[in-house]
Amino acid sequence: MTTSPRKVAIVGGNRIPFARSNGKYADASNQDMLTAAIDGLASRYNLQGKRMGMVAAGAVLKHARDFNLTRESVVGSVLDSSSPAYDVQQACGTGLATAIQVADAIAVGRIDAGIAGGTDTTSDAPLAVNDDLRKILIKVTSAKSTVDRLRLLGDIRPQSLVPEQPQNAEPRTGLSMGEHAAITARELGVTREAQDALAAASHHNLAASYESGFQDDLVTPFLGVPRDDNMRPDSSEEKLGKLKPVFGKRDAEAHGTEATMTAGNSTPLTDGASAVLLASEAWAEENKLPVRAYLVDSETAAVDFIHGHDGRTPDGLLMAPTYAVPRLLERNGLTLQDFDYYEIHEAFASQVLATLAAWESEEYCTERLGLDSALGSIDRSKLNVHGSSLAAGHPFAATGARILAATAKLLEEKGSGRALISICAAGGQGVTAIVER
Ligand SMILES: CC(=O)SCCNC(=O)CCNC(=O)[C@H](O)C(C)(C)COP(=O)(O)OP(=O)(O)OC[C@H]1O[C@@H](n2cnc3c(N)ncnc32)[C@H](O)[C@@H]1OP(=O)(O)O
Repeated sequence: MTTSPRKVAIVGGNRIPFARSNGKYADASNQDMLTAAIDGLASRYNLQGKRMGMVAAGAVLKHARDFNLTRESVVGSVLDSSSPAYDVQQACGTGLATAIQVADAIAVGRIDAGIAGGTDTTSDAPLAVNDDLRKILIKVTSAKSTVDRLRLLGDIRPQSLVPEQPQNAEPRTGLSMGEHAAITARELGVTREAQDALAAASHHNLAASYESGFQDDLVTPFLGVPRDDNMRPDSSEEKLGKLKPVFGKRDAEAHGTEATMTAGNSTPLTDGASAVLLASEAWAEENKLPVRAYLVDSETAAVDFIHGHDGRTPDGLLMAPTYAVPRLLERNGLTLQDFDYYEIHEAFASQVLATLAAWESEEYCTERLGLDSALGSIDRSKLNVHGSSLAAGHPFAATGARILAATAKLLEEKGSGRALISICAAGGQGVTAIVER
């Protein structure tokens, strides 16, 4: 182990193009996609047959067969199969959370190089048998005789056959993430127009990024898909403005306002996978791999979005990054304005705008975050400059490594600078990081 932390180099990343759910990757499993992302990374950085100190990845939605998903993906990949691997799950923060774990192991000298990433598919979502049927089937598998088995099977009722499917709802509130985001947007005064403008910008920036070749060494085509198929370069505020609201209708009715969140300014359900290679500087040099940027620090926060306390209303479900970032800034002696790029995961346009509005609000920053004053505004021309999840799509656990790899490349192209990454996650969590070059 080293006595002082080592710098953690981001060598580069790879992902498969993201695809809208129930579309091009309908027959691909999490393991297929994660293996493809790792193999693409290996081919780009000559990792074939090499042993990684650690491979950490995960999926938010897992089948029973995915119980050892990352390890199985490594065994199926071109890496040396003696690379240890394990699964991590921190909802939409998974991809960045895995990178932080790999980075920490590199920083303390426990490993020299590792891969972080994630995968998700809502096309191949795990449908489970319901409790009644499961209990019967468990008894059937351990029944001693055919007669016992048949007797137990006779207990199956039509309602036992209704499957349980993953819910896009917070278990403790019953509200979907979109409905939670709509409440926060109303509370912070986020307008429909601002959301549609952000969504259009995401599509335009991502399309320009593909056209300029920026994505060439970040994305490897998979199953004949060359680019993220949710991307719509022809998106305009006018077209987006015509879409009907899908989230927050009940909340708007209750407050006499208009619902503002549509399919166009929300992320679509998406399939995809991504991976990023992290290493010590010495390992990168030995392997003749240039360093794109460094993962400098990270902070994860969680909020109470259920009860509220000290007479305050509950925090917004997706607002934990507003808490994590000031801690990160304070620890690193920085202000919110000290960044060349801001990569804020676009779960919903409203949630990015609510996050920015919160940091601009004196009341939010002093009363909720306990700061002396507002963090202030950011230069919006530095936000998600190559597009983000609204355009690319959001295969939950794959988003973090997508963002980290693109951010490192942005800084490499700039030559030097600093970027802030902020990812909100279900359960009221937020994973944030600073990347520098
Ligand atoms: C921490 C986190 O990250 S939280 C986020 C987690 N993710 C989620 O919660 C996923 C949220 N998303 C969803 O549930 C779904 O994608 C929904 C409900 C928003 C939309 O689902 P669908 O209705 O299937 O969307 P669909 O793709 O059909 O789009 C609806 C319409 O909007 C249109 N549309 C969508 N995007 C655009 C665009 N950029 N420009 C123009 N029109 C658009 C579509 O063409 C479609 O029009 P049509 O009805 O005339 O065909």
